[in-house]
Amino acid sequence: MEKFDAAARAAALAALPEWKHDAGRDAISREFAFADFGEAFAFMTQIAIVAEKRNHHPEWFNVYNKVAITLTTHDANGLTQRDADLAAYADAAFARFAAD
Ligand SMILES: C[C@H](O)[C@H](O)[C@H]1CNC2=NC(N)=NC(=O)C2=N1
Repeated sequence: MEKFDAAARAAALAALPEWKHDAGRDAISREFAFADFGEAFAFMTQIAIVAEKRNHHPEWFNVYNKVAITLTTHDANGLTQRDADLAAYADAAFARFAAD
């Protein structure tokens, strides 16, 4: 999979306003906060299942109710559609917790 060119990256980032772009790594990151550890871990479980299914895995950190996710495509050395898709999935999963 090829990494985004500048135009494709700009379009992808525009659709992911909550995510910060690290130009150095060509990666995107977002922090999520939940009601408690149980919800944070449930969220991570949902992401883990999809990540394994898609063979595209996050770099993440969790402490108590916080989850920090960084996405980039190691094989492409930068951002690809896989990262944008997994970020969108994470945003939708997070929104389901907030709706509860
Ligand atoms: C061997 C395995 O298919 C590859 O290492 C996959 C696994 N998960 C991955 N995850 C991410 N984020 N980037 C990759 O390039 C990648 N490659």
